Amino acid sequence: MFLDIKHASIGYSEPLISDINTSLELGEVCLLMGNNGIGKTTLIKSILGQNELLSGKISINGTSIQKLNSNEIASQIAIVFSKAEIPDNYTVTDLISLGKYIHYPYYFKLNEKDKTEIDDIIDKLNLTQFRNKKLTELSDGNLQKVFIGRALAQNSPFIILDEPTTHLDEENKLMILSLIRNLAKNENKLILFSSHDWRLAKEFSDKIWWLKDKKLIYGISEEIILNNPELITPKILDFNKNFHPPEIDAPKLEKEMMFSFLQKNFASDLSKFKLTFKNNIWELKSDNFYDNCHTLTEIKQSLQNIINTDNSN
Ligand SMILES: Nc1ncnc2c1ncn2[C@@H]1O[C@H](COP(=O)(O)OP(=O)(O)OP(=O)(O)O)[C@@H](O)[C@H]1O
Repeated sequence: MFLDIKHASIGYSEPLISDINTSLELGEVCLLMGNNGIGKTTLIKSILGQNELLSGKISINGTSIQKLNSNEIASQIAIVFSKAEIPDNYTVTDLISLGKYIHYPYYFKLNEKDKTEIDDIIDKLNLTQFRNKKLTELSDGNLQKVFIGRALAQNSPFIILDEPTTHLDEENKLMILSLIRNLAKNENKLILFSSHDWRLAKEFSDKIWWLKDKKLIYGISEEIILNNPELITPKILDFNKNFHPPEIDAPKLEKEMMFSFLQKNFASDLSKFKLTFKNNIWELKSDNFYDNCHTLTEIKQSLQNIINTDNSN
């Protein structure tokens, strides 16, 4: 196993996540997910050897990270932080070239082989037309690609990306997620990336690491989803304290949408009503009332009428 974690506890004075036992292989994509503040960044820093483990062991390619110096770690792991600062006046080529300097002192001049490699990375990322552009002039999607390019120039087999799709629109999210997957599959990289867009990201990930209740739950993405139905069952959000829902008899999606619509439009007790969805028509019923409606506007009107009538009696 390329990355092997045994009985590791991570955190600061108190453990955030305890007894992590998992591993990942080259060529795999793993999505790291979990609520804000649960410990994703701390776990990433622990893998990078920047945070001391509270207990246990993390090994990269058979060697404990505690035994590797920072250069040795950098030759194994490249990191892409989404909140990275953009250096003033740097061009696309300048930033990607920085990836090479983990192997050299800062005053070193890149050789022809390095330069060709950087050109190849720029082409592979479809950044050729932007190669001499300043970073400040790039779109967020292309800027993210440049940071990935720097990680590629480092030539390490393992790439960690901290929230690479944050701030991107849907199209750019898909572009970055496809790129990540292609790097794993075509270049045999191990990719670990954190994301709050996990519904989309899971489509591109072989494995999931899910931080929850101080534990790391891990497995094949689809198995994690199947074994934890709460992940895909839409939550019925209950935020209107004066709203008491009617009984709603309908398929799941229609039921959820009806609950959502009524909650926004009625600060009242509808519990005596029953709404049934049949043949694309909503049947509205209570002890002294019956109506059929085709649209949400009709339903709102009909319920308002009967509530007003009841109140005036
Ligand atoms: N150097 C530190 N010393 C002590 N506690 C810290 C330190 N850095 C982070 N924490 C705390 O550890 C917890 C986990 O933080 P972490 O940044 O790992 O969470 P996260 O899952 O990455 O969150 P987010 O999704 O918001 O980025 C938080 O409560 C944070 O305040």
